Amino acid sequence: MITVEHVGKRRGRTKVLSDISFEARPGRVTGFLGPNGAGKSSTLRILLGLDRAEEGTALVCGLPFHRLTRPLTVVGALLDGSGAHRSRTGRAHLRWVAASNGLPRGRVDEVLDLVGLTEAAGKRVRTYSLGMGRRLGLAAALLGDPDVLVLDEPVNGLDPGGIRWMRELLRERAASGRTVLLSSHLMGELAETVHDVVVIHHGRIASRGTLAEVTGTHRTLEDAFFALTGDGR
Ligand SMILES: Nc1ncnc2c1ncn2[C@@H]1O[C@H](COP(=O)(O)OP(=O)(O)OP(=O)(O)O)[C@@H](O)[C@H]1O
Repeated sequence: MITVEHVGKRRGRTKVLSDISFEARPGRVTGFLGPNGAGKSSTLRILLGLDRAEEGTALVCGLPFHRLTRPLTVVGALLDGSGAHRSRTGRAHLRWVAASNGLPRGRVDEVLDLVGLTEAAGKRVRTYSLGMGRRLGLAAALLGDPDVLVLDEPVNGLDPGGIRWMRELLRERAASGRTVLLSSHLMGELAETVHDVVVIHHGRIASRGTLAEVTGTHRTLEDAFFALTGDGR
């Protein structure tokens, strides 16, 4: 469960987030949608303890991130890139992440298999394609088999097969009772994947609800998005 309540944040003199409130619930995939600069990454960074909110609270399973004792077992996150040192192999990176959270080494090969990187596990991360980097980042997020997944643009760099694979994986996580929150610019793809949608625009919540509620009377989620944000260039 993710609970964000009345979060506000300034950068310099600019208010980048105002009164951001939404939930992402267990058993559901929630999509976080907004144009460039709307405040998606800023919100996710606060949720993941990488930045501080000046107002409000952002909780994962009832606790702020910094109060989680073994964070990887509660929330797995995929932000920009894989987070791995480029001269390390994929497997060495995951072993290091596992050790930092007291997770068993054997879990590394399980997640490598889960994300389809077994064959590339012994190669240095600098040789990975963009899509392989996303898979490695996802493997790290899955190491602790967490109840919550938070993913910023997870299909970025994936080919059509990879996008379908990611969609199925996220839906399966939700079907097993986990909470999944993902941001994406690809609205057609998002509409295929999510149960619930939160739309953010100029640092404020523009709409939130089930996919059907947010789509409303519009033909598609994309049409609803452009009507909400006026961003139909
Ligand atoms: N480190 C920073 N310093 C100053 N301003 C920032 C910083 N990071 C983000 N901002 C500003 O905060 C606002 C929200 O940015 P944020 O990255 O959260 O948006 P986003 O919705 O994730 O956008 P995108 O889809 O382009 O990644 C923008 O106006 C951006 O310019």
